[in-house]
Amino acid sequence: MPSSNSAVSTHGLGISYGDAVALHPLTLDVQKGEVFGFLGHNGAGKTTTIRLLTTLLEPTTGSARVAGHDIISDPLKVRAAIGYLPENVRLYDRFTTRENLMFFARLSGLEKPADAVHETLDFLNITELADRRVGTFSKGMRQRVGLAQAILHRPDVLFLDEPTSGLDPMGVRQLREIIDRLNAAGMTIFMNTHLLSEVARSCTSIGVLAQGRLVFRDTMQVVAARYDEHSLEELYVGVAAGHSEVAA
Ligand SMILES: Nc1ncnc2c1ncn2[C@@H]1O[C@H](COP(=O)(O)OP(=O)(O)OP(=O)(O)O)[C@@H](O)[C@H]1O
Repeated sequence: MPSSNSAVSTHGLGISYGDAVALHPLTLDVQKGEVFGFLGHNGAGKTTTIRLLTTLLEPTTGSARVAGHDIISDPLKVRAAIGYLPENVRLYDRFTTRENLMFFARLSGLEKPADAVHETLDFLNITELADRRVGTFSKGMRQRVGLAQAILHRPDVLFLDEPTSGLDPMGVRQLREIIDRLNAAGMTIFMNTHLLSEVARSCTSIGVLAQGRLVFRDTMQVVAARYDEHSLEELYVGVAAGHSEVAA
């Protein structure tokens, strides 16, 4: 049920490309302060959902509110209140980390861009990357700079699309710690993933999308009480493949 405590609420939100339905009408509520894990196989519609919620795509049906603002009538307010880390971070390779971040800080109209950049680099523990060109960076380093860019303006809701894909185990662990700290600082996190291990460790609630439909939704508390790690995997594989009757 949408409420004033909702960080994300969608009502029949959907999109089609011609006859192909990428997202069937989705009704979903994510409360403020949650770390929500959106699970699904490749092509399930997770990125499409994030792109709708971040106003990068327009829905063909339904509506949604993000951080209290309507994605269709108030897209600029939505953008000001959210951060988005896409799966493949786009940065200016010939610029240093600091130059990239200063560019985005100015673009988003921050009052004290240099302070915001300094504090964010410090928060993410990447001050040593500040004056290096990002074109030489590994996937994990680029991910950190992308995350810095996404949180420069201290958004209320942070969208992460497959944030650990391509990271080594240390990178995965560091990212998980950062997610915990951001959440502890009050940020709601909406995270796409196909990794069960990721949701089990970080998330307070999960949803499973299969072929563009939400087929499961519950809190991690309920999930953990009802399913052990092994059966959770079975549940996920079952619902994601559309073989289970488990309903949202
Ligand atoms: N511009 C487009 N035109 C036509 N079909 C599209 C378009 N964008 C996405 N789709 C289709 O919508 C469906 C959902 O894609 P989406 O990228 O959201 O899935 P996903 O769950 O994020 O998968 P992945 O984990 O592989 O990124 C897919 O079948 C995809 O082919």
